[in-house]
Order: sequence, then structure tokens, then C-alpha cells
Amino acid sequence: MKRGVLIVLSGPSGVGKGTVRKALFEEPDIDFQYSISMTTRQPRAGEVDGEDYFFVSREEFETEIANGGMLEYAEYVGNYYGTPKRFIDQTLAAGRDVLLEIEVQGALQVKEKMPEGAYIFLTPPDLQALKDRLIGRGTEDMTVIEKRVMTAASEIRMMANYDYAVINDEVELAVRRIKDIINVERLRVHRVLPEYVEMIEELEE
Ligand SMILES: Nc1ncnc2c1ncn2[C@@H]1O[C@H](COP(=O)(O)OP(=O)(O)OP(=O)(O)O)[C@@H](O)[C@H]1O
Ligand SMILES: Nc1nc2c(ncn2[C@@H]2O[C@H](COP(=O)(O)O)[C@@H](O)[C@H]2O)c(=O)[nH]1
Repeated sequence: MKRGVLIVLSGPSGVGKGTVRKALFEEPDIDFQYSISMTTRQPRAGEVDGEDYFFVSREEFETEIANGGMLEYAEYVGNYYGTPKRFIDQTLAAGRDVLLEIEVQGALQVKEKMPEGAYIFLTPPDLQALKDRLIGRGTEDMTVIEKRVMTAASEIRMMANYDYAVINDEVELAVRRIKDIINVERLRVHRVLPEYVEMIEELEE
């Protein structure tokens, strides 16, 4: 069976990854899965365990790491974040596409292991927009916002490791660009060819 496409949406904190991802999944024709991450961060108001994240203790997270349960993980501004491996393996093996929304260190770990994925870096119109968006979101205090913006500078340098750069000037436009990328990725010869090879092998038997 044809494997699903792994889509990694990444970029600095505050660029709008979560906003764009949620808007993407509200589109009527979306036929891929979202990978729910695990984190040791405290839930924000309105966040639901098992929907926004799997919220766990540091001890539980470290046990998952030790058991080889994480595809990738990173410590980001004082908390662990990671992608449970089993869901990704099962979804791709079932031929379904899956989207990860993760920070840069984790995205680069996944790229090492699964270079065949589609790696999308979401960029801000400018750096001031990042800070303004984080302040506007109102979920972190200024100390954390400053740390996230400082981290963003080194993250943006890592853009060269990605396949696509999508500017998030307007959410609707960013969504359209990402849908275009996913549609193109599905047509890549290396994804389509194995199906034909299988058909040829069956014909030749
Ligand atoms: N295109 C945009 N124009 C203006 N504001 C935006 C845009 N996209 C997102 N925002 C706003 O920016 C803030 C940060 O967005 P969001 O939480 O989606 O970022 P993020 O990249 O997921 O951040 P983090 O990595 O910290 O989780 C939110 O308040 C959101 O409403
Ligand atoms: N490496 C990973 N990064 C992740 C994962 N899930 C989310 N994230 C990223 O962490 C930061 C902070 O998130 P926040 O919810 O506290 O604002 C942000 O860039 C997320 O995209 C993951 O599984 N692995």
C-alpha cells in the first residue's frame, strides 16, 4: 500500500503555526490527520487534554523517551514537547497523510529520520510581527516572550534545512499555500511509483 505523506509545519513561536493549522483543518476538503503532541507545559485556559496536547508530568515524558516512544522531542523554553511515534507509524502505514506542528529542533530530528517528508517553515512578515503576535496572544509574560523571540532568531537561520517557506501574512493565504504544497507533494514520483511497481509485479506473476 502507498504510504501517507508526512507534513511538518514548523517555525518560530508566535508566527501563527497553531492558527494556520486550525484554519487548515476547518477547510472542507481536508483528508489528513493531525499528530497531537505530548508536553510537560501547563494547559492554557481553554486547552483540552488529548485535543490540544497530551499534558503529562516530566516523569511521564522521560519514561516515554526511555521507552523509545517519541519520534522526536525537544526541551523548549523550560518544557518538553514531543511527537508520539506510534500514531505517526500507524497513520502513514495505513496510507493516510499526517501533519505535525512542531518547533525547529524537533523538525530537524524528524528530517534526519524521515527525509521523504514535506518540511514547511512558516515565516513572519517581519520580526516585529512575531513579538507583537506573542504579546497580542497574551498567554505568556514578557520574560517568556523575550526568550521566545530570542530563540526565533536562531530558528530562522535553520530555514535552509526546510523544503518550503510559507509567509504567514494573512491566515487565509497561508492556508492556501500549504494546501498547494500538500497537493504537489502527493504527486511526487517517489510517492506514486511504488504503487505502479506493485501493479507491474502482479502483472508479471
Ligand atoms: N496572519 C496573522 N496575522 C495576524 N495575527 C496572526 C496571524 N496568524 C496568527 N496570528 C496571531 O498571532 C498569535 C500567535 O499565533 P499562534 O499561537 O498560532 O502562533 P504559534 O506559531 O502557534 O505560536 P507557538 O509556537 O508559541 O505555539 C495569535 O494571537 C494569533 O491570533
Ligand atoms: N519539537 C516539538 N515541538 C512542539 C511539539 N508540539 C508543539 N511544539 C512546539 O513547541 C513550541 C511551544 O508551544 P506552545 O504550545 O507552548 O506555544 C511551539 O513552537 C510548538 O509548535 C512537538 O511535539 N515537538
